[in-house]
Formats: sequence, C-alpha cells, structure tokens
Amino acid sequence: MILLKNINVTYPSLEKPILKNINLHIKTGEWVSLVGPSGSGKTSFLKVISGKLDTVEGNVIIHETDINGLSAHKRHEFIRRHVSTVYQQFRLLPQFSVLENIMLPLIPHENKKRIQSRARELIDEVGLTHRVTHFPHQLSGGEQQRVAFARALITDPSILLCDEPTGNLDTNNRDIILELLTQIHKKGKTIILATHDEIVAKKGKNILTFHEEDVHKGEVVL
Ligand SMILES: Nc1ncnc2c1ncn2[C@@H]1O[C@H](COP(=O)(O)OP(=O)(O)OP(=O)(O)O)[C@@H](O)[C@H]1O
Repeated sequence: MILLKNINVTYPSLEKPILKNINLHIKTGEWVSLVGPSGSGKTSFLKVISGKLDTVEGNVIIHETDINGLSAHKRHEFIRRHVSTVYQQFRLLPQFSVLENIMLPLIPHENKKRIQSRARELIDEVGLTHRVTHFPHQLSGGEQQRVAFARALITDPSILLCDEPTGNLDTNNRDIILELLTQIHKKGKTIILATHDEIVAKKGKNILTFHEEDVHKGEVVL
C-alpha cells in the first residue's frame, strides 16, 4: 500500500511547487498509469515514491513506513527492498553481461550462487535464455529493456515504478513489454507507470492525469 499525504515538491531553482497538495492512496497490486504533458511532474511523482527527492514535504507512507521521515541511509535501504524502477533509457551497465547486469542489485547483499540462480530464472521469464552471456551493445532496444525488467525484479520488489518504459521501443517491442508487465501484475506487484502512449496508459486500471498547472487537489483513492 502507498499512502501520500499532503505532498508538495519544490525544486530549489523553481518558484512554485511542481507537485502540490497530493493526497493519494494506491492499493497493493494496483496498476496505475501516469499521463500528462512533458514537464507536468510524472517523473517527479515517481521519484517521491522511490525516495529520490530531498525536497518532499508531507508523508510518503509505503507499507506503513513513512519514508520521508527516515534518514537518507534508512530510506535507501527501505526502497532497495520494496521498490524498483525501470527507465526509458534502460540504464544497463555496458561492461557487464546480461547475467551480471541482472545480478548487480543483489551482489553486495546475498550469496552469489543464489543470486545467479534467481537471475537465470528471470532471464528465462523475460525470454532471453539465449542471451545470457551477451553484452548490452549486442542486444536490441527491446531486449535491453527486458534485461532492465529482470534486473528490477531480482530484489522481488512489491512496487515497480516505470518511467516511460516503452518510449524508445517500436510497437512490436512495446507489446512484448506490455505482456511482460501483465505477467508481473498477475503476480500481485503494484505497478506505477508514466507514459505518453495512450495504448500503454490504458493497461492501467487507474489513470492519473498530470497538468502543467497545479490541479492535484483533494483525496484520490485508487
Ligand atoms: N532537479 C530538478 N531541478 C529543477 N527543476 C526540475 C528538476 N527535475 C525536474 N524539474 C522540473 O520539474 C518539472 C517536472 O519535471 P518532470 O521530469 O517531473 O516532468 P515529466 O512529466 O516527467 O516530464 P517528461 O514527460 O518530459 O518526462 C519540469 O519543469 C522540470 O524541468
């Protein structure tokens, strides 16, 4: 469960808050789409939930913990265990193989053999069994994004944040990612996904529309 109470986000260089007075309840297992013009605050909203902003006012309650009240270290640890993010630009590390990229988030924290076995399962699940030893530059964009999803899932997060995950893909690869997201959703994970693509947005049970002018008022229960 995610509960946002009286959230305001201001960037130091901007006069007005970019997100103002947001009150929102996202139930566990929900799939929420974030839509709205460029610059309307979708990425900032995702960063509120992934604890990446230091200038958030209000309560960001994830599974009954207010992450905005935690020290930076504790917040980072909490997010590492519960929340993963997939980005438009894949963000794989070029010097590491597919297998290694997927293993990376757990390397400092768990037994290497166990991580490797989990990574191989995820590689199978995203349909890249034949690409285990390849490097990112040897993969198509769609394949790179599937690796990024596997990497995001290796920590078994309950919440998956996706920032325009199909923005760099053609429609065929977009549809592969949508099918993957459908499978992830069926496993009970909460998905919050920012997109400019109407077809992708419609996959969400709830669509949250961001506007350039502040309109985020009142209580919204998703
Ligand atoms: N670190 C920052 N410092 C100052 N301003 C920022 C910062 N990050 C974002 N902004 C500004 O905040 C506003 C919202 O940005 P944000 O990235 O959240 O929008 P978005 O809806 O995700 O846009 P896009 O669809 O283009 O990704 C924009 O005006 C942006 O320029």
